[in-house]
Order: sequence, then structure tokens, then C-alpha cells
Amino acid sequence: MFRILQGASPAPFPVVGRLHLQSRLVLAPLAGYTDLPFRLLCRELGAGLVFSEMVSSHGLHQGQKKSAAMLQSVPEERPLVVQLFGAEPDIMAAAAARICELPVDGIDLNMGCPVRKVTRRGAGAALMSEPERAAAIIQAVCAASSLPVSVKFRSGRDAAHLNAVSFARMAEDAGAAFLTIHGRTWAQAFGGQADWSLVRAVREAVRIPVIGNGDIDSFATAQERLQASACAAVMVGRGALGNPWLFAGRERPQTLAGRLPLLHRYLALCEAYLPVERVLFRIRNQVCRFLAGLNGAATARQKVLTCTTTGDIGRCLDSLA
Ligand SMILES: Cc1cc2nc3c(=O)[nH]c(=O)nc-3n(C[C@H](O)[C@H](O)[C@H](O)COP(=O)(O)O)c2cc1C
Repeated sequence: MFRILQGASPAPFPVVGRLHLQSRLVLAPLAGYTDLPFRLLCRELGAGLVFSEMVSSHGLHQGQKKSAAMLQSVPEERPLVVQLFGAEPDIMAAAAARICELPVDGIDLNMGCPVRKVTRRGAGAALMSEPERAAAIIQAVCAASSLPVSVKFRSGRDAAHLNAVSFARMAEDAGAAFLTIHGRTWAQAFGGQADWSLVRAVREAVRIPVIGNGDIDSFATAQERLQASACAAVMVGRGALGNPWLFAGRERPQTLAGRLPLLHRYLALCEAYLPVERVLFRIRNQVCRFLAGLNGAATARQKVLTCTTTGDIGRCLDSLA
């Protein structure tokens, strides 16, 4: 097992909501990526907390298999927060009640997703323009939940509507146990730069713990952001893709041979926990992220994309190293 916690975070470790974190570096919810194997890998490398991909409240409420499958978990990955998205307070509350029956540690409400499929239904980042509805969702979920409830949101709709501070106060008043702020607007999606002065302003505006998020691509940057923002923890999204070493405070190895042990560990976790044949595209995609920056990465990626089993992928990587 890879369990490389030393150096991952300065003590004392924070309590966020009721969750005791052993590192101040948190894995972000990343649709298409933060499934059980990748979350476990990041925990093994020292992430203090992991978030699931966003799960549809409607899907859970209607008993859809795909949504239920996203709740798959094992004790080794805890603390785990499951993220929900949706726009109807009663459906969000019913989905939250279902999650409370599982051995997980928290429920996060997605109020920051900029993807049209989500926002056109009034969910995700669209809720930042409807703080009353957002408050009703938080209150309904808190009332239905025995777990700490958190909210992940952005700096606002666009540069002319930066309402993160008032939104954070609203979320605290509505019952949120902690908050995650991604310092970009809905209009920015994933472009431009995260505004960490706004993250700091949110941190100063509320009494509950705040996790800061946006553009953390190294352990050193994480430490700088922690210090400058005074947040309880920082969340890493894209910077963790293909680079879980970040959580351990280690440089990503410069050669494929150096990356192989972790790649094989990831493939073993996929074999153990994912219905491989159904999500092979996802595994190949994730493996390709691990090849970034290597000499010959493009050729290696092409070869990986033709593999049809995790065993094939492993052998293909071995032959390239
Ligand atoms: C591929 C991808 C999927 C994402 N999925 C989610 C999601 O399911 N829920 C969520 O709240 N944010 C999601 N995000 C946003 C990230 O959690 C994070 O807020 C954002 O990427 C900024 O952090 P970063 O600069 O460290 O990547 C996603 C981002 C990416 C790139």
C-alpha cells in the first residue's frame, strides 16, 4: 500500500465540519475522474479529504442505477464527502436522507458548476443568482441530514456580480457546516485565474471553516495559498489529475519508469472496484493524464487508447517504460 503522509501537511490538523483531516490538502469533486479508485489513490498519497463526483439528486431520488453506483465507497477512503447537485429543495433533501444511510462523512451541495446541462435547470452556479432558493435547499438538506452539510460555490455570476461574501453568509445562516469557495466566476468557467483575495474575504466573513480552491498545481502553491488565505484547507482539482504525488509533497517522477508503481496501483484499484469493461474509456483517460509531460507522451497515449482491458494497459505501460 502507498501511504505517504509524512510532510503532507503542517500540524495541527484541522477539523472541518465534524471531519478530522490529517492533511490540509483536499481532493476536489471532478466529474469523470474522482471515482472510488482515484479517491483511494489520492488518500493513500496523503489527501486529507476526498469529494465524490457530483451526483444527481433527481437520479438518486428516482433510483437510477448510474447515480446509485456513484455512491460506491470503502472505509479506507474516509473521510469522504458526497456531492449532490439539483435545484429542488425537497428532492435534494430526499437524496441527502438516502446518503445519510451510507458510511460517508458529509454531504456537499454543488452551487458552482458552470456546465449548461446543470445550470439550465437552475442547479450548480445558477443558484448563486438565486440565493433564496439556495438557502431553501441548504435548510431542507440540513433538516434531512445527520451529516455535516457543506456548500461549494464560486465568486459570483460574473465580474459585475461578485456576491461570494453575501452568499457565504447566507450559507452559514442556513446551516452549512463548512464552505468551499472556488475563486472564479460562473462566466469564467475554468478560464482566467482564480481570485484568492476573494477567497480570503469569504474566509474572513464567516465563522465556519472555509476551504479555498483554484489553480493549485503544486504542494508549494498549496502551502502559499493556505498561508495567505488563512483557510482551514485548500482543494486541488486539475492539479491532482495524473499527479496524486502532489498530496504527498513529492515531485511527479520525470520518467515513465518512475511513475509506473503508482500507475499499476491505480489499475489494481480499478480492477478491484470498477466495472472495468463499462468504464474503460474513463480509466484510459485517467491513465493518459499520468503520461503528461513525459518524452513520447503522445505516442504512449495513442497506444493506451487502443487497449481493451486494464491488464492490456498495464502491459502496454511496462513495454513503454
Ligand atoms: C473535469 C472537471 C470536472 C469537475 N467536476 C466537478 C464536480 O463534479 N463538482 C464540482 O463542484 N466541481 C467540479 N469541478 C470543478 C473543480 O472541483 C474545481 O472547483 C475547479 O476545477 C477549480 O479547481 P482547480 O483549479 O484546482 O482545478 C470540475 C472541474 C473539472 C476540470
